[in-house]
Amino acid sequence: MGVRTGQQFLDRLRLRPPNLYVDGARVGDPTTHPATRNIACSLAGLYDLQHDPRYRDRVTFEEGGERHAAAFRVPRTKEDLRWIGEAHRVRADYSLGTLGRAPDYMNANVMAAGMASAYFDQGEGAARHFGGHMRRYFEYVREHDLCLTHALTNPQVNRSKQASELPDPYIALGIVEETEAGVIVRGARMLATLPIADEILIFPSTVIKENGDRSRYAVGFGLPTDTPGLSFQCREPFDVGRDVEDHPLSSRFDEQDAFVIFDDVLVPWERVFLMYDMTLANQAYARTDAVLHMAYQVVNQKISKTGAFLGVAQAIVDTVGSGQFQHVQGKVSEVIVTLEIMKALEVAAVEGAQPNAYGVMTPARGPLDAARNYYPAIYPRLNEIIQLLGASGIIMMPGKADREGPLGHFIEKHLQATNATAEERLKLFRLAWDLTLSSFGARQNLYEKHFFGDPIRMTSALYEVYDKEPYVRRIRQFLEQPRPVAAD
Ligand SMILES: Cc1cc2nc3c(=O)[nH]c(=O)nc-3n(C[C@H](O)[C@H](O)[C@H](O)COP(=O)(O)OP(=O)(O)OC[C@H]3O[C@@H](n4cnc5c(N)ncnc54)[C@H](O)[C@@H]3O)c2cc1C
Repeated sequence: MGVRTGQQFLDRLRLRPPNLYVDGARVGDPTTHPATRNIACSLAGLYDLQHDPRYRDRVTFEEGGERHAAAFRVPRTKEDLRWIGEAHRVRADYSLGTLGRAPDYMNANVMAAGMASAYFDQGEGAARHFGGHMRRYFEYVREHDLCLTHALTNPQVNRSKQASELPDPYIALGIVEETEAGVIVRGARMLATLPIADEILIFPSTVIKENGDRSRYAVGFGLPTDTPGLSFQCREPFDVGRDVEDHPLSSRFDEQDAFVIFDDVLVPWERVFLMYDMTLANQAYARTDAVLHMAYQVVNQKISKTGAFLGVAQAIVDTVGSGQFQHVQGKVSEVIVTLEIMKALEVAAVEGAQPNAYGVMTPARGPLDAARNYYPAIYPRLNEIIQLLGASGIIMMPGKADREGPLGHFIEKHLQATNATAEERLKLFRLAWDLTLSSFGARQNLYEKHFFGDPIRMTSALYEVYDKEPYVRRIRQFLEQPRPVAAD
């Protein structure tokens, strides 16, 4: 198939709907259900971008006579990486960077893992050919241009206990038994953003600590989201059926989040990538470099998103006529600094790239670790800046129906702006609200803090891996240096 169209994505979703539950009821057809139809259409639009002559060569590539989506490209050179980064940004621009689970993110994961298939052939994976499974999975996902969700963490029942110590050993997802057809798994995982995806990847979680070397919780596999026994319990929708003009982001890009229930699900052998081996499971993201290719997609997406913040911030300033105040300039400059830092980290990640053990040109870890620790910390400030610049304008926003109602002429008169009609002004402020303050905006804030893992443990991980020794040595040498003696 190569590169899918939006219609092909929607057709598959209609024919093979995941077992989704919203507000206590099953979603029969996600392409028409109010909670999911708009995000389904938006994703379809992203697939259609791949066929649009204006974007085709920027977001797809040809290899062996077949066209594929950019994220499936195996980078061999720094130039390849730059091209992939640009494609990530173009695709992120489509949603102002608010789609966290645009297909690119997980497709980068599958590309890196597929190329590192030898990693999965270690231990008992060798006899079971897990490496071949991983490699073929990558080829399958690329061939069909699929989008994936994933779920990494165990339910939040008691973080002071290991999964095996909880009241039921299958609160967390674990292996129940092996059969001729495959492996039976039971339990739940948190938190799958975009549950309308075609497939779910259960890549080994990085937090397994049990006694001994083997754990039923060390497991990696990929499954279609419509697999029997697999269910997705969604959160309350933020797309509440309002007009695009009133809810410019939540009416299009509410990708949903769900916790995933595995009720004795059969994973066919050809979809199993890892079993029982805790060490392999805990190191899978790092050793396959999947985490770096995903982080590279993320840094590019955040560049797109920060650019959107800058655009909204400056448009508000122009609209309100506040650009001459120094503190206003300072706040917009803070957004500029964030944008430039993220751009610089992207460039540094490519400049420092090296081919990994599997021949894949892999962006440098240092700048990407910096980006993924920096952005969650700065993001609340970006939100705050929009709110400080917009002030009451971000809440006093009569909607489309109000503008067309009996007080419409007052709205037109009193809510106009220096450079805009009331309609233009309200559209902008509604975007600012949906980006930072609505349920959708608040969820974006939480998402930025957590989607790549607990920010606290991410900083600890950076502390652990970063080579600080040369810097300490330099300080010791400096302290031991004698005072220079002036020449006679
Ligand atoms: C909007 C949103 C979307 C998400 N989408 C996805 C997704 O698509 N796929 C996916 O896999 N995950 C997703 N996540 C989940 C994300 O991976 C987790 O939120 C993150 O890893 C933190 O885990 P947790 O939420 O279980 O928090 P917990 O681990 O329960 O942490 C709760 C609190 O306890 C502290 N804590 C817990 N354990 C420790 C410890 N060992 N050491 C120090 N402090 C500790 C934490 O610092 C935190 O303050 C999403 C999260 C959000 C909010």
